[in-house]
Amino acid sequence: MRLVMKFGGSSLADGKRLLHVAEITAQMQQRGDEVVVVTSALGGVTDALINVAKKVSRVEDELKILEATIRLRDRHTQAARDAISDPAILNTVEDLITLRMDELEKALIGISHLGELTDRTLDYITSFGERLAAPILAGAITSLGSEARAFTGGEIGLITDENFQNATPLSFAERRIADTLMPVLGRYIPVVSGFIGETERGVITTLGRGGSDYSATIIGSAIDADEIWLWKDTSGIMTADPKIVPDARRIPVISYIEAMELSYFGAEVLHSRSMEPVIRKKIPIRVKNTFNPEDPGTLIVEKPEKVDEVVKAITVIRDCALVTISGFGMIGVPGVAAEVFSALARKNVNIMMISQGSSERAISILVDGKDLKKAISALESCFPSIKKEIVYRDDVSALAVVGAGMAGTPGVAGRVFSALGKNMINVIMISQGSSEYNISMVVSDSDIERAVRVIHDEFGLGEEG
Ligand SMILES: Nc1ncnc2c1ncn2[C@@H]1O[C@H](COP(=O)(O)OP(=O)(O)O)[C@@H](O)[C@H]1O
Ligand SMILES: N[C@@H](CC(=O)OP(=O)(O)O)C(=O)O
Repeated sequence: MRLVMKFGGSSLADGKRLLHVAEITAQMQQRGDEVVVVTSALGGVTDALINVAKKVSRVEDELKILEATIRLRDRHTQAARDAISDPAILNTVEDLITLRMDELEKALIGISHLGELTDRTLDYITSFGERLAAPILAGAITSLGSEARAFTGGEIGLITDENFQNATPLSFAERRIADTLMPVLGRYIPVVSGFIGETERGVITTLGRGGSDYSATIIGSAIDADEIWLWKDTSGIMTADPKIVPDARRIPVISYIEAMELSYFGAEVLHSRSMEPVIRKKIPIRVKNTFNPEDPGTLIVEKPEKVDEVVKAITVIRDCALVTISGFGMIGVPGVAAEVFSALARKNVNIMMISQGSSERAISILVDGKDLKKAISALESCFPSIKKEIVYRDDVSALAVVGAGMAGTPGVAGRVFSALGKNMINVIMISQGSSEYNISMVVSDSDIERAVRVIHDEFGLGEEG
């Protein structure tokens, strides 16, 4: 079988786990599979890189740079020593770690002196995580006797646009990737740094947080993989985040559309754009548990054989902000919504949910909390001749109830909102697409976890089906 296997940060957190991943990979290749591996950074490294870059861009602090780079160097060196048994291979990998860390240190000192951190620079800094993980994993696999070689996204042909922090592959990228990888399949195991690509001019880009899932599906589509396996720290896609609902159950099979709805709202469990490359070719995706490889996980396909549960899963996005623009002068004025959309688009603010009362007197928009200031300034520029009021709150989360079975089933929304009402949970905003695959709503941060559990219980998602 031709297989792309992506391993996320929690599966690569230390040398022991890296060795476990190397063993899984070597076994697959030794049984005759053509395998391409995609790695994320070691767990927590991307966040650490973002934090230190932002800190030193605000306050010049070479000591902090030194502390951060020493911590990262020690962690990766120790991981390599625990994962790679062959001394010669270990030596080569340690030299590479030293080289990368020197490059990182120089870049952070530059940011600190300039006092500036652009999206392009942040992409370069955050790329170090994956560019350190891949060589260590490749060394561990080779050390087990199955030859593996590390590549960056750019080196295999993952060429993207220049939308730093959220880049999109260019139309010819899949062809480039196929030209690079097809000749080596079965000869050795390519270990590709996920999450990162390169512009046509060779500048490093990133595909957005959680983007290694997307790297895996782009590569899977490029080489016409039989399956793509996303290895995580849970037994597949669950009926809710197990960290919120301890009795959340594994979903055996789910459709691409349901997974897309979940990923857009769940962000964490799957990257929101990762379904796009495989839908066209109908390549099955499996979400597997690295710590329980025998578990079948969740299979994502075009259409599951049967649709049993009405609701498949509940997912949340935290750290949102709700902005409402209102004014009597907006009533009946054509193009009000269009002007709001374009003002936000000009500031590169993504609208997660929108609701407009029939009176058109007010429009409410849900955005990522980090975009709140940009959203407010965009709305202030709208309808200059109309007296308007802009109010906002940044203590809200979004919750989505997802399931193909909801389409055409009357009463689902009623059950959702009466269950919340009975538990004194206030719903601040509601949105349901006409697809009926997703009922989404906004509740306060203080209510979100209770809201998930109440709905999860209402639809009996915790019980064995
Ligand atoms: N519906 C869900 N099913 C499974 N995991 C979920 C779900 N919603 C949120 N999560 C969270 O997503 C995490 C796995 O995603 P992620 O952090 O991307 O793993 P990795 O870093 O290994 O790719 C889980 O630890 C879990 O807390
Ligand atoms: N390391 C990147 C890319 C990624 O996909 O990570 P993970 O597989 O651990 O979610 C991030 O943290 O966004």
